[in-house]
Amino acid sequence: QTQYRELPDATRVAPPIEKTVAPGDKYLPNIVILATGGTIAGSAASSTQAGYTSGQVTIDAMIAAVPDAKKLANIKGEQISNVGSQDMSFDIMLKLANRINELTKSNAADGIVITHGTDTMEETAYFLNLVVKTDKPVVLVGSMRPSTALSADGPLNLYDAIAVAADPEAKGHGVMLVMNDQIHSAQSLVKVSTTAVQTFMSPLRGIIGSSAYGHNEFYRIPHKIYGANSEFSVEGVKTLPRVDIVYACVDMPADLIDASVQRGAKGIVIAGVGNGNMTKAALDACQRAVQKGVVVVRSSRVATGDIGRNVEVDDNKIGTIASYELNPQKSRILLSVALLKQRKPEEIQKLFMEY
Ligand SMILES: NC(=O)C[C@H](N)C(=O)O
Repeated sequence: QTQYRELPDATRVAPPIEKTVAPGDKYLPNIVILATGGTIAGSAASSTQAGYTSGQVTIDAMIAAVPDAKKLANIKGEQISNVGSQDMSFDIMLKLANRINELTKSNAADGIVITHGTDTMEETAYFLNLVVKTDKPVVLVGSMRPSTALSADGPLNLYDAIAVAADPEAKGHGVMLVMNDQIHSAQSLVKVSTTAVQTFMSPLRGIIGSSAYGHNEFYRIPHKIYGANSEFSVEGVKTLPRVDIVYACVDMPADLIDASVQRGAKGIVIAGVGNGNMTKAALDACQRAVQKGVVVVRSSRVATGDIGRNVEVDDNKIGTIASYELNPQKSRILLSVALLKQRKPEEIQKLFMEY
């Protein structure tokens, strides 16, 4: 069953944080920034060139670039990695999840900010939404322009992310992304532009709030299961099972699906055309994969819309699972985490409807 939770007061507007807590106030929240790299930590040789390298600047330098954030919280930085998020790995993601769980269990952190590249932010955000065991705010932030750029967007994004993580009203919203004045839920956000500052959208569900210069408003609680209510755990987990994504297209080579099975994938996500469709040959290959015990999820290469069960494909006959709201990259994350435990296909299908 999908769980719904009520906003304590849906009409409430959070007061600007800097007016409610003074610098040095003993109630100033403790915010830990876990830095992983990305363009927000990127640098270029000049302020106007398009080319740059992600993951160059340290967390201490990034914190120094937003001195006013000290009025919002006691801030500590930890460098988890310093990579462009194209190089994000399950290894770093597991390290991040375990560190968040450790920090939020105690008073060491009232909220967490994670600096991260935007390319794979969807995946890390959604992964953490499944496996982080806290109601405290966990906020991802990135930028589209490197730290050295003219009109760099990183410092204000970081300031707003700290303001959201420090806001008691942010509790219980699961993992969030704060960029360009908007607060997104990890479940609904997608990256939609390769270069524009306004790169994140939540096309199916809408944003969950806004944050501008530390003034936060929360519109709604995300509708799915996450955080302390999630049944998933990565405690003691060293790696995740292999799940491949196969991209569907006109006249697609169906043997890519067989190859994936031969290579030992435990799950396959099809980035289908339309409502998770694919050629007859590919459907036959999916059926062969299912018969060998591989879990096959039908998602879509289309940017928005549900992928429902038995719409054009007979999932009951082929044994496939419909991804509902999850795009291929998020479906892969949910399936990888789900496959940490023995689960029946119908149980996995239910997870795709609930998470
Ligand atoms: N805007 C960015 O952060 C892109 C960069 N390639 C990254 O994901 O690290």
